[in-house]
Amino acid sequence: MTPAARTQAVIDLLGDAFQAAEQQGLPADMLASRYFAQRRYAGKRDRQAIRDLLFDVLRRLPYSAAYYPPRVAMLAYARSQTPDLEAHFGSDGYAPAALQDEECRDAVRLLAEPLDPPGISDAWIRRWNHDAAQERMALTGRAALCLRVNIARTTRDGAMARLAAEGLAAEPSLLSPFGLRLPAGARIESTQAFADGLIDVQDEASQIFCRAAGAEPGMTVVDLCAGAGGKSLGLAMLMAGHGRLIACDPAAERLERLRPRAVREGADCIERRVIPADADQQVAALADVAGQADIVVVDAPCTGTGTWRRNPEARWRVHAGDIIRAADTQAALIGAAARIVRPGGRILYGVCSCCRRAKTSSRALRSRWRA
Ligand SMILES: C[S@@+](CC[C@H](N)C(=O)[O-])C[C@H]1O[C@@H](n2cnc3c(N)ncnc32)[C@H](O)[C@@H]1O
Repeated sequence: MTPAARTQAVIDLLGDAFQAAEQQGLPADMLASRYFAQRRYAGKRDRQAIRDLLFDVLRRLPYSAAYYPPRVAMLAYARSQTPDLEAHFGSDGYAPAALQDEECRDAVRLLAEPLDPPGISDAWIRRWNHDAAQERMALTGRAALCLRVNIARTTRDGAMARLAAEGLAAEPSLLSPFGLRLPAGARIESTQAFADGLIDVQDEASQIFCRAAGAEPGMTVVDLCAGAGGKSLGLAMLMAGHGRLIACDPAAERLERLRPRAVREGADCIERRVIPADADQQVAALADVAGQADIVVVDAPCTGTGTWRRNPEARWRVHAGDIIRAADTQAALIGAAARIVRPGGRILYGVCSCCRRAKTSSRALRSRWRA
């Protein structure tokens, strides 16, 4: 494909991504896979270049881009980030059609619009009032690929050596003692080191979260929002497979995804348990460990605003009301965790959101904890 034809492909996909976000349809990555399945002429390099450009555009465009024609959104991106792209319009047979004056005027208007959805920027500033803009801009870049080394099976140096033998130059991560970093886009799932359960993909922040729990061999740990088990696997590794880790989630299909991952890593101490979404019923479903768990981990459902580097189109799927709904669920989960942990035990709470609900009263939260 010519560079200009790739730009046209990104314009097509932008339109699909905005429509899907409005209708809670497929994520951008799956839309891209579907697009390529219908265009076999797109080679491996074309696909990678189109995906990379699409995701960069989604990271950097103002929120109202979804209300403009995708050609205008692309032009706004070109003007603010990569001016050379503007020359693609009208350049060859597969290129986007030549620009109209009105589109150029609309692109200028779009670039003056705020980056984030209404209500979200305010919540952001409440949370990060010291330097909100800087924190926000950190999410417009591409995330590095972070790996957790399974130290129950190897050392960090051992994993680096195995990856080097497979042609991948990993570096130790800065904060996690069992983390590695690779340039974004490295294909880790096809390595033998991955197949042997020596490494898994996990953000460094999640690794530190697991470490902060203080899980040790022989403990009873409840992961109340285990999902596909990223944190559960990190905790089981720190327990060296000894003890009891109950990975819970109301979404059975997510928990099911933990099963092969646990087998691959040899995490034998993990027990999966589908629980109700209601906090009172959760305590009943965990009656066998209620009041006895050494650690309860609450990796709570949230708006996911902290994941926009990896899921940039999620910006078009979040609404200010979601913060309030998530905060209610989060408070209920902390209440449930307080009834499951043993006296003197530990609750570890985390979210991947940068927003804070307005006027959340710590007194109200404390009274829920006591209940
Ligand atoms: C942030 S994700 C968890 C990610 C997971 N811990 C990991 O490391 O891969 C939040 C999870 O909370 C679950 N969830 C949603 N509502 C819940 C509720 N009321 N009680 C417990 N879990 C809930 C979701 O199904 C989702 O899997």
